Amino acid sequence: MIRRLSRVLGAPYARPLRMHLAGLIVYAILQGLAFVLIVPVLRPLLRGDVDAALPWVAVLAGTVVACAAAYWIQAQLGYRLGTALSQALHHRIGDHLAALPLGWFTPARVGRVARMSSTGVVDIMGVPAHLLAPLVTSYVTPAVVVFAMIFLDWRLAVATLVAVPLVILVFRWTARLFAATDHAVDAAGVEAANRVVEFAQNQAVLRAHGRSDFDQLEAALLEQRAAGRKQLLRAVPGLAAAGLVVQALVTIVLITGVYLATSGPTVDAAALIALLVLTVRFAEPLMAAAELGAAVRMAGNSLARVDELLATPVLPEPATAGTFTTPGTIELDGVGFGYDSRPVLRDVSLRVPARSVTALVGASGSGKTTVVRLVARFFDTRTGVVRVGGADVRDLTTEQLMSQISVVFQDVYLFDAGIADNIRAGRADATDAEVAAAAALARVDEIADRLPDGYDTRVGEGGARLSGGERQRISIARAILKDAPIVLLDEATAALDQDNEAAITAALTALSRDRTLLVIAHRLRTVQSADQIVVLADGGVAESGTHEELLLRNGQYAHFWNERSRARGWRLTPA
Ligand SMILES: Nc1ncnc2c1ncn2[C@@H]1O[C@H](COP(=O)(O)OP(=O)(O)OP(=O)(O)O)[C@@H](O)[C@H]1O
Repeated sequence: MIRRLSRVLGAPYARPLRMHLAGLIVYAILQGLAFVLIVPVLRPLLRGDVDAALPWVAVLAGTVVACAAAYWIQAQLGYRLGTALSQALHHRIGDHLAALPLGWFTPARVGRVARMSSTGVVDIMGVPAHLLAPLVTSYVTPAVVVFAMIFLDWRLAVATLVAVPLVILVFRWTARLFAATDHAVDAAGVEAANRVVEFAQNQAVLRAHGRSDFDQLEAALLEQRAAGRKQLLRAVPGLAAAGLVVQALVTIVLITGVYLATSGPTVDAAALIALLVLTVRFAEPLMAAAELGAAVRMAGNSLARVDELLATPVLPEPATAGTFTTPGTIELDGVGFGYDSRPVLRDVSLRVPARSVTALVGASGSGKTTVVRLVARFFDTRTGVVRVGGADVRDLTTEQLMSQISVVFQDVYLFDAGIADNIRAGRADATDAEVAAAAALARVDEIADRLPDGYDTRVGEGGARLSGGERQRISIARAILKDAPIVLLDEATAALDQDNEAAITAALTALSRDRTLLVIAHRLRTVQSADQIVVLADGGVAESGTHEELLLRNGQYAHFWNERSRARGWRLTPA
C-alpha cells in the first residue's frame, strides 16, 4: 500500500511516507521498551531495594517521555501527511482528467471519478492519518517485548512464541476471507452510488411517467446490502478465530507464569508482571488489527482505482507544436472509427474549405456527431487522418487545436456564474466591451436587459434559470468572443419559440461570418444554403454537393428531401 501510494504520488511524497512509517516504528519500539523497563524497575522493588530501582525509574520515565514525544510527532506527521496526500491525490486526478480524451467522459465514468475523489481519497488519507499507527503498534510493540523476554525469561518467551505462528496464520486466513469478498462489496458500492446519482438526475423522466421508484436503484441497494452481509458472514469465522487465538495467547502466558511461579521460586516475577501487563494491554488492539487490516485493504482498493485512472492513456501530445498550412480548413481522409468493436465510420473522406459552410446530414445514428467529435479530437481515429488547418490533429497540441475551434453543442453547459462571466469563458482576457459586443451579436443583450442584474445575473447550475434557446445564444456569444476560425455546430433539434428562433438564426449568421462552419444541420434553411452538403450513410459519405446539385443527382439526398420536407420529418425541421 505504502509502496503503491509512493508510486502514485511520485518522489516528493515517497520520502515523507517512509519517514512517517519509520517514525511509527520508532514510537512502537519505544512503547515496547517502556514495557520491558518495568522489569528492572520491579526487580529491586520486589526485593524491597528502592535505591536500586531509582535509576531504572529515571530511565523508564525518560523512555515514557520519549515515547510520548514520538507519539506526538508521528500523530502530527500522520495527520499532516494525510491532508497533503488528499491534496496531492486530487491534483494528480485533476491533472490526469485534464489530459484525457474528451470522449472518455461518459456519465458512468464521471460518477466513478466523483466517488473516487470524495470517499475514495478520504479512505486513502485515513491510512497515514489514523489507521497505520494502531496497526504498526499492535504488531511491533508486542514483538519488542517478546524479543526482550528471550533474555529475561526464555520460558515465558517460548510460551508466547508458540502462539505467534497461530496468530499469524489466523490473521492471514481472516485477511483472505475479507479479500475474497472485497471486490464484490466494492463493486456493489460503486454501482449503488452511480444509481443514486442517476435517480436524482432522472427525476423529471421518472415523475413524468408517474414513477417514484427506480428499479435499478432498488436492485443496486439490495445488491450492496447482500454483498455486505455475505462479506460479514464469510469473515465472521475468521474474526472469531482471531479473537479466540489472542485470548488463548493470554491464557497460555497466564498459565505458564502461574505454573512457573507455583512450581518453585524460579520465575522472574517482574518479567511475568511486564508480560501480563503487555498481554492484557494488547489483547484488544491485536484483535482489532484483523479488522483494521480490512480497512487498509479497502483503502488499497480505492488507491488501485486511482492508479487505474492514472494509467488510462491520455491523448498523446506532440513535443513540438505543429504548423497550420491551410488555416481554417477541415479535412477527413479515409477516416475509420468505432466506439467499440462495431465500426461507426468506415471510410469517411471530406474537405471543408476555409470560410465555407458544410452541412452534415444523414439518418439518426449515421455518425454525424462522431465526425464532429473526431475533428475536435474527442477521440483519435482508428484509420485515416483528420486535419485541421492542414495539420494532422495528432501533431497539434491541445492548446493549438482548441485555438482553431469553437464548439457549439446542443447540450450547452453554463457555469453557475453571471451571464458576462459565462460569455468570457470563451476568452478569459476579453475586455468588457468585447464581451458586450459578442453578446449583442448573439442577441444576448435582450436576455440581459430583462433580467434583474443584467449581465451579472447568475444563470443557476448548468444555466437552469434560462431556456434552452437562451443558453444556446450565450454559448454562441462565447464562440463569437473566442473568435476561432472554425466553428463546429450541432444545431438545436428542439422546436424554439419564434423570438428565440429568430435570435438564434441572427446569432448563427453573425458567428459564421468569415468563419468555417461544420454543422450538424437540422433546419431546412441551413441545409439549403450550405456551400456543401455531406450525406453520411453506412459509415461513409454517400454523396456530397450543393443543394441543387444533389437534387439534380436524384440520389439519397433528393429522396430524403422530397419525402421528409413534405412530411416535415427526417432530421430537418422547417425554418
Ligand atoms: N459514446 C458512445 N459510445 C458508444 N457508442 C456510441 C457513442 N456515441 C455514439 N455511439 C454510437 O455511434 C453511432 C453513431 O452515433 P452518432 O451520435 O455519431 O450519430 P448521429 O448521426 O449524430 O445521430 P443523431 O442524429 O441521432 O444524433 C450510433 O450507433 C451510436 O449508438
